[in-house]
Amino acid sequence: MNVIEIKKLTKNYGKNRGIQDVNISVKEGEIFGFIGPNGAGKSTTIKTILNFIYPTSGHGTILGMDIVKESEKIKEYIGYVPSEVRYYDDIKVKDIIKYSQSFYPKVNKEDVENICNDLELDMNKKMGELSLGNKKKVSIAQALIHNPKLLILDEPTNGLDPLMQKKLFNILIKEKEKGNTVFLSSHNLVEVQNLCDRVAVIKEGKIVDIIEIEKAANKLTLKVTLISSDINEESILNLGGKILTKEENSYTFVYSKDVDSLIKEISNYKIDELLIEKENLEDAFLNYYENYMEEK
Ligand SMILES: Nc1ncnc2c1ncn2[C@@H]1O[C@H](COP(=O)(O)OP(=O)(O)OP(=O)(O)O)[C@@H](O)[C@H]1O
Repeated sequence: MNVIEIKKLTKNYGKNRGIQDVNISVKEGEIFGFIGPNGAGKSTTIKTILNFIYPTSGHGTILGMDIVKESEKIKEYIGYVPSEVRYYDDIKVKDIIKYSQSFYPKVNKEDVENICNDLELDMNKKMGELSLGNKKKVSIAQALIHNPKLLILDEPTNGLDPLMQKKLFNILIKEKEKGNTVFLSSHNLVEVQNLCDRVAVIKEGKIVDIIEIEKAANKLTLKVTLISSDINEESILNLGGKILTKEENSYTFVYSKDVDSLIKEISNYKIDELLIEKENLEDAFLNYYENYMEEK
């Protein structure tokens, strides 16, 4: 059974586009990423599967339970971090944590303390005194309190400093090791590449691709930058390169054969500088977007 299974989920905001025919399956124990440009429909998808807003059509299940009819029951098993966190200013951090804890009588107090310590929460501060990042940390702690089977995080690293981001990644990896499942929306392609098993790309309300990170990483081609007055665009195209940028005598291009063939092919030219890198997934993700736009 998939932890999240949504089929043809559609949400229209009146005449405005929300999401259309979104299909996503997330397996148990997976860290599943959800990326796409601003306004693509990530938060709408998340809010619909959490039943904060009703779908226009389509349906879905979380842990086998219907996202609309059994939404209350589902909440027992999930932790959610919204993209924007809002709290009453006068409440202290410790009172928020106590309040969250009160919904789950079975939680182990020591575990809660560990979560708060891990995230370095300042328990005696009032929420109004906290920065955005520190508020976000409280929200992450709240989501983790009851050891949820599924964590749904909407841009969780937004506002967190690099050390805290790293800490959060470690927490998510530990969740995965425990067999829990993570659904993570993000704009940070590097974070997604490092953490996720699979990633869905959404654009203009529709899923345009689902990428398996390991497979995609194996398929990455070379990214070559060279400076040479002896070479021109045509010679690069003849080598089988696809030019990304060109500036005077400097060319950056992707090359789909191996390093050895590249060296042999360019050995006839006088080269001043040469940098050969493996294309990273961030470039590949961006490529996906561009290809999609070209096809449209
Ligand atoms: N309450 C609303 N009323 C009308 N339109 C809305 C509403 N909420 C979202 N939309 C529209 O739905 C589309 C998807 O928005 P959504 O917030 O889901 O995108 P997102 O992918 O989460 O974007 P971001 O990365 O900027 O957070 C956008 O075109 C947006 O304008």
